[in-house]
Amino acid sequence: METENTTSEVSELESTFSVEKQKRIFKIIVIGDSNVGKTCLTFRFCGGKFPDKTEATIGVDFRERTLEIDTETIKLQLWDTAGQERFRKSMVQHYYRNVHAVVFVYDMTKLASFENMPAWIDECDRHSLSADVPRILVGNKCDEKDKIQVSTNLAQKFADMHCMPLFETSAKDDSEADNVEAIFMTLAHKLKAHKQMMNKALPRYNSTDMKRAKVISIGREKSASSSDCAC
Ligand SMILES: Nc1nc2c(ncn2[C@@H]2O[C@H](COP(=O)(O)OP(=O)(O)OP(=O)(O)O)[C@@H](O)[C@H]2O)c(=O)[nH]1
Ligand SMILES: [Mg+2]
Repeated sequence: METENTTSEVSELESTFSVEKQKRIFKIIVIGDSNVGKTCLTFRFCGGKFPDKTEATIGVDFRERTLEIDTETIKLQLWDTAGQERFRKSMVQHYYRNVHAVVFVYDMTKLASFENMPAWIDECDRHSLSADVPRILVGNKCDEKDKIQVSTNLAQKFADMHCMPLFETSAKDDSEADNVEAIFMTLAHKLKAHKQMMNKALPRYNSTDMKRAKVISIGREKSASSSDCAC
């Protein structure tokens, strides 16, 4: 028998459910050598500016941005991973779990960071992501025009060999901000167009389950609600 307050809680649960139901969350991991600019790129896209100072990422940093694409609200959850081996070793399987897209980043002014790309791709392959998880290759720091060590031609050949689109950009140069935006927006459109509902935020109940869920959750009222963290 539902009393007055349970009805309002039920409708609250319903509204939360219905809001969450529309917002798909996509996990995008950003991978590459230390110092290539992964933190700055994610900061530029999510925060709209170049961070004054960054430190080496330890483990992983999360940055999110909610987007409106063709009337659907989706959330991109960027996992800014550590490039330094000592700061990432116990985290790697968390990086790749339930990932929806992978962004590989190298520093255009550091040939070694590009030459390490096969190792990063191997790491990704070892986590047997399904073939339909999009991967893109990003050359960062194109603003350092007189220090470029990786030519577009060389990078394009590598990208073609691995069936990835190549983007060359700069997290630092404000005039490149639209390009950084375009990189992640291209990915967002691709993920959104993806047929399967990949949302991890909430399981999909049908209406009868919902009713049962309502009664059960009200009955247990104090039970801690499980977080819908996608990790
Ligand atoms: N010139 C230039 N410098 C950049 C750019 N992006 C990042 N940097 C600089 O490169 C250095 C490293 O940037 P981060 O974003 O911290 O590098 P990271 O890949 O996150 O490094 P880890 O966290 O150690 O993996 C910092 O000094 C940044 O200011 C860029 O587009 N152009
Ligand atoms: Mg970092």
